[in-house]
Parts: sequence; structure tokens; C-alpha cells
Amino acid sequence: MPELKQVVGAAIVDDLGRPQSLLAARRTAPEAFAGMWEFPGGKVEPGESCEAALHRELAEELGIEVVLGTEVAGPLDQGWPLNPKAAMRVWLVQVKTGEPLPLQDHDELRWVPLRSGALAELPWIPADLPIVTAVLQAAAQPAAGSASSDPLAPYPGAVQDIGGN
Ligand SMILES: Nc1nc2c([nH]c(=O)n2[C@H]2C[C@H](O)[C@@H](COP(=O)(O)OP(=O)(O)OP(=O)(O)O)O2)c(=O)[nH]1
Repeated sequence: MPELKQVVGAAIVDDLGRPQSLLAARRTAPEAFAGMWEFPGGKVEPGESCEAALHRELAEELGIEVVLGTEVAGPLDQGWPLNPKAAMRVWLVQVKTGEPLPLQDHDELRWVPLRSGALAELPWIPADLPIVTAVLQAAAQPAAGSASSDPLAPYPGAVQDIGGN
């Protein structure tokens, strides 16, 4: 089977160590998806790693630098099926620098409390619904975004970047 087009998406939470809310983004295009909510991100370019693509897309679309937490793994090696031609890998993410703004592709960004039920009520792109469920489960785990069991070092290797210049 030919490889699916690789898309990457960010489940941006307020705090990887103790997520309380998620930043959902409302798309402006194409017409079929306009007005629907999604995980900010986009297509991986040839020769680019998924992680690099996610950093690039979030800088372009929202004007932020981020720290990647754990991946919210989907059923495929390529992540979550979106349609017959594309699949998306999704990471929990925390903002490192900048205030997210809808610079490109979105007309609204909204911090939604994770435990309120409000997230599932947004009109998501339908293919994202199982991902929303998985993100809620992942965020409910202790130290959700952490690659470490040390609560004082929620994301080792990245922690020295925070607060720097
Ligand atoms: N970014 C994103 N794309 C999603 C989600 N769910 C979903 O079905 N998609 C689809 C919509 C698009 O067909 C495709 C991603 O395309 P995109 O338009 O975001 O990619 P891009 O930023 O690289 O844009 P372009 O270069 O094609 O203009 O994946 C989601 O949650 N986030």
C-alpha cells in the first residue's frame, strides 16, 4: 500500500506536567473544513522530520515556539487516519515562547478546560474525534506529557530552554 501523506498536529496544553486546558483552533479553509476545530499543524515536507514539521507549522500558524511532550499514538505507524490519503501524528505540546495568535489558517483559538466536557462539544473535523478522546485520556495520566518519572523534571532535555534569554 502506498504511504499516506504525513500530517502532524499539536495538542497544545497549558502545562505538560499537569494539563488543565487545551488550545483548539478553528480552520478557515478549505470550505469543507472552514468553521471546524482542529489540532494546529500541517503536512510534513519532503526530507523533513515530523517533529521539525510540527515546530515549523506552529511557528508559522500561531507564532509560537514549543516544547514537545509525549506522542499521542494512533493505530497506524503514521498516527491517526484522517482520510484515505493522509494520517496525522499528534504530540502533547506546551508553549515555550510567544502568545498563540491565529496568524494563518485559523480565525479563532480557544483554551478549553479539559475536564469540562466542552472540548468534545466543539464541532471538530470528524476525523479528529477519536484523537480528541485519546488526548483527553493522555492528559488525564499523571505527568501526561512527561518522558520522565521525576515530577521535578517534567521534560528533561528541554527544561533548560525554559526561561532562557
Ligand atoms: N492540521 C490539521 N489538519 C487536519 C486535522 N484533521 C484533519 O483531517 N486534517 C487534514 C486537513 C488537511 O486535509 C490536512 C492537513 O492540511 P493542512 O492544510 O493543515 O496542511 P498545511 O498547513 O501544510 O497546508 P498546505 O501547505 O497544504 O496549504 O489534514 C487536524 O486536526 N489538524
